[in-house]
Amino acid sequence: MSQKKVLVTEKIADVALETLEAKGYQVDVNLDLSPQALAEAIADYDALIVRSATNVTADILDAAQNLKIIGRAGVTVDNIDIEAATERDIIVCNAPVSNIVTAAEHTFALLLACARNVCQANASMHAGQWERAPFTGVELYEKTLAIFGLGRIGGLVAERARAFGMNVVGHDPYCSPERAQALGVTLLEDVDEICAIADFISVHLPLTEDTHHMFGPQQFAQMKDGVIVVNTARPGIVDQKALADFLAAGKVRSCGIDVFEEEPCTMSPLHEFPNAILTPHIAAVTYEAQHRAGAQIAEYVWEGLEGSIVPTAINISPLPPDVVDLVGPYAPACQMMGRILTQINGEMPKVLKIEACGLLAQSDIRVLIAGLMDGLLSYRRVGSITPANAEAVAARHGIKLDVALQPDAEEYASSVRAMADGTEVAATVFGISQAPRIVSLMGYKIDMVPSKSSLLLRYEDAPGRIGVIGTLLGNADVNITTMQIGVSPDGSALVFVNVTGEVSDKLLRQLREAIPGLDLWRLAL
Ligand SMILES: NC(=O)c1ccc[n+]([C@@H]2O[C@H](COP(=O)([O-])OP(=O)(O)OC[C@H]3O[C@@H](n4cnc5c(N)ncnc54)[C@H](O)[C@@H]3O)[C@@H](O)[C@H]2O)c1
Ligand SMILES: O=C(O)CC[C@@H](O)C(=O)O
Repeated sequence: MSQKKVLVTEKIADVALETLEAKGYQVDVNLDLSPQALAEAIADYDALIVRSATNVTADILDAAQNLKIIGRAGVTVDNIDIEAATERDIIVCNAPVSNIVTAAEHTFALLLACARNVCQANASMHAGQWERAPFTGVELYEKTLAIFGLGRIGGLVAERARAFGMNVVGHDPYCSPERAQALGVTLLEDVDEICAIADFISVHLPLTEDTHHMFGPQQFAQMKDGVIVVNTARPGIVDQKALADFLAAGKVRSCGIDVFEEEPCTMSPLHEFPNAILTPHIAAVTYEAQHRAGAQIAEYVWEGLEGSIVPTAINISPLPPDVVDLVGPYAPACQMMGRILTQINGEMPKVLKIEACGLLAQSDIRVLIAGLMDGLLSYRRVGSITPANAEAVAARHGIKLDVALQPDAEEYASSVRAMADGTEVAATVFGISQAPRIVSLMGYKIDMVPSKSSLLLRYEDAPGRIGVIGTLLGNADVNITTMQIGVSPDGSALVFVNVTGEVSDKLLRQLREAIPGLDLWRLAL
């Protein structure tokens, strides 16, 4: 089979390039391609990875004869013609939670910079001056912040605003009263009414026909004198010309703007105002967010190219975004569990029991079933397994699915447990990176992030056994990177060891000879 080729047209984290190269793909980074040059180059490629500056139009897609997937290393896909991609069976996927914390924090950087004249005071100091009174600011404490769009980023901004002691009101017709209550936000329907009561306004909306110029002269006229307006969402939602007029009139105290109608943007109606704090679309630009976006998009592009489920596919997925957000990160955990089960059991199970625990129990879990099936079948590649066809694929392989929803996930917000003909494994995802970790295996409680190569040992527990394992692995030049031991009341122990170095058949023989009654598995994950 010929080597698959991935074209990257914008700067993304090295981890993405390294991950894709390690999968055996040819990865070409070609920055600043003109639309014509991109159309000429794209024909050869199986995958395209972009950020926000590459316009992937229908014309480009017409030239993309081999393209199977477009990965957006970030959130918004408004630079990609999704309809044209869908017509051509090209998956479009993104990394929807990779930069949300970063964007929420940048929003606060702007809110605070506006409130406290940070940039103007800094410029004055750099000009050799020492002035204080002109930079008298305002507090956030006990002020009203109006958040437009209470989605992923708007929600994080609300939580942070509450920590500043702000009174938070929000406008989002699609936000449930329960979510608003959990965020401590009072929902208000009337945009003009909110404009009239807000000391600070922060915009976290998508740009749509409804939101285009949602803040124009009429809304600015309603606003309180001295209002601060921040937009880190999309250009065009706030009418820049109207904003400039109301800054000039002194109605708007200050504004923080990260997004511009023409990007790159070196001149705009706002540039002349020192109290317009302008940043060059960097709300998503931190090392952490870039790393996350790169790592996640590389995984998703790989999954797409190998015909696996792409949990964040935007166009070719039957799942709504809130389900993808909640359940999507568990797809890799389920794939890992499936691979573990198939390697322990050595054959396809007759019955696969799946238990979705905690928050997952309230969601559509077809993506979990697809992940498990994908892992189970990973050693006999069977084409695309998607949330839509996973149950049919299971039936085709003679696997009876038994799905249970368990609202209590014990100490985790959510976890997934799978049982393949009696062999049990459970996993959760951890931290903002949402890395999968095994929390139970074959009935033993453990807490393990598996690596590529691992050993699993089960034996009658006795003093000195760990020492024997360590010595034999060390003698064979196999390095232990992590080790977890689970013990059972019946006196047996399960040891999960992540290793680097070659685990030879000879080493496995030596372990079996040294530990009586040892059950031993070599896992490649
Ligand atoms: N500046 C940057 O670098 C950067 C980084 C990340 C995201 N963004 C942008 O930030 C915005 C928010 O991103 P997100 O991930 O939170 O998106 P999201 O989809 O999670 O949230 C958007 C929210 O807006 C609401 N909404 C839609 N139409 C509305 C309307 N007419 N009135 C009121 N509410 C409406 C939706 O119900 C949703 O809750 C997006 O525009 C995204 O493109 C910018
Ligand atoms: O790639 C970027 O930095 C832009 C990110 C941002 O606009 C997004 O929507 O994710």
